[in-house]
Amino acid sequence: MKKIAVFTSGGDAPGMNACIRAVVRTAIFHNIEIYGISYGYDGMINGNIKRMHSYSVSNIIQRGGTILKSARSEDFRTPEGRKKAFAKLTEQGIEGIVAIGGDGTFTGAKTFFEEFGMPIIGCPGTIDNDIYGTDYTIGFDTAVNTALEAIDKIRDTAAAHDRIFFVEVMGRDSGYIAVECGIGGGAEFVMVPETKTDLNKVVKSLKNLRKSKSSSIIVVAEGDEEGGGEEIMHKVEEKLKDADKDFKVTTLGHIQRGGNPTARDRVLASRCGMAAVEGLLKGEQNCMAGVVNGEVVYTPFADCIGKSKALNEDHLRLIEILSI
Ligand SMILES: Nc1ncnc2c1ncn2[C@@H]1O[C@H](COP(=O)(O)OP(=O)(O)OP(=O)(O)O)[C@@H](O)[C@H]1O
Ligand SMILES: O=P(O)(O)OC[C@H]1O[C@](O)(CO)[C@@H](O)[C@@H]1O
Ligand SMILES: [Mg+2]
Repeated sequence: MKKIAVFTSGGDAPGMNACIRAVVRTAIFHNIEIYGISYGYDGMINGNIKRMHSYSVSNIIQRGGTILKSARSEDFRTPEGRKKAFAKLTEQGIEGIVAIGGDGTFTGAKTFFEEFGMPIIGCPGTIDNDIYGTDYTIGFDTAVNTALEAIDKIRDTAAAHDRIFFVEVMGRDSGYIAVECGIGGGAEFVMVPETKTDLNKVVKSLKNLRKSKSSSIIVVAEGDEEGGGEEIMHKVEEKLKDADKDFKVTTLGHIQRGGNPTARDRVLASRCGMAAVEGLLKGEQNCMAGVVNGEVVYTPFADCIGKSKALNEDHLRLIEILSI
């Protein structure tokens, strides 16, 4: 293998740049020509592919976002789009690919590998932490710390006004950010898509809690089946309308996707990036390089997207017990 390419895809995640840097520098270390594809799968289809050098990734380890840009590509979901992408890659003589992204990116990568046999390895780049085959995904730790900082600030004003605050965090299908912030932020409740939310139980507990606490923080993952923060707040408000309580909602939104990556994300990104390139050189393909129990492991894309990484039940119990 003499020429490989790297791209970022799906929602950007802090640490993607550190991962690009690791891929580029590891490839150069092994005398491999490295190319950057801009705008994810769209860039592949449009031939937006450029040679990278060691200096191309100078001074980016600390930066959020992705210097290669990211995109959600509708065209790549079609066989015609993927055919075009393969043609553009072969035109440039690309023999292997590192895909930095989430479950959707790996679903596309798996199909691409099956259709064209192009060796491809993934690095888990998503704030959602919803990928099997790695304990944490690149960007998750930073997103959680960003949300936590906001929750700490909300707590000050919630306490000052005796209010019940609903804080909506990201996670369309995943409650990892919500649970981690719930524990770290001392939330009274956490509502996540993975478990059924019983609003009557929440209302009952809120009534009891109010005897010992004057304010409450409730963390809601945006994809909870009862709705986002706003909708859930209105539902709870309706059920507690005689109780003379003051409700507020804060949606943290895309603030969680930006900012300088934490040390933990930079280290994870660097390890996965290096492992992806060295994996390709050793013949690994159609899989993701992740870190499980401190060790680099390669997990087939089929498992990364097919097996679910269940939330830790103990974490949910922890929130319930510590909120009394
Ligand atoms: N079934 C599929 N077939 C082909 N390509 C796909 C498929 N699913 C996803 N993709 C491609 O992967 C891209 C990224 O997927 P998606 O938007 O789900 O983000 P992701 O990689 O899961 O990251 P995140 O969840 O962090 O945003 C899609 O825009 C699409 O181009
Ligand atoms: O930025 P977009 O395309 O609106 O996507 C938002 C989604 O992306 C993520 O940030 C990452 O998958 C989700 O948590 C969120 O639901
Ligand atoms: Mg995803």
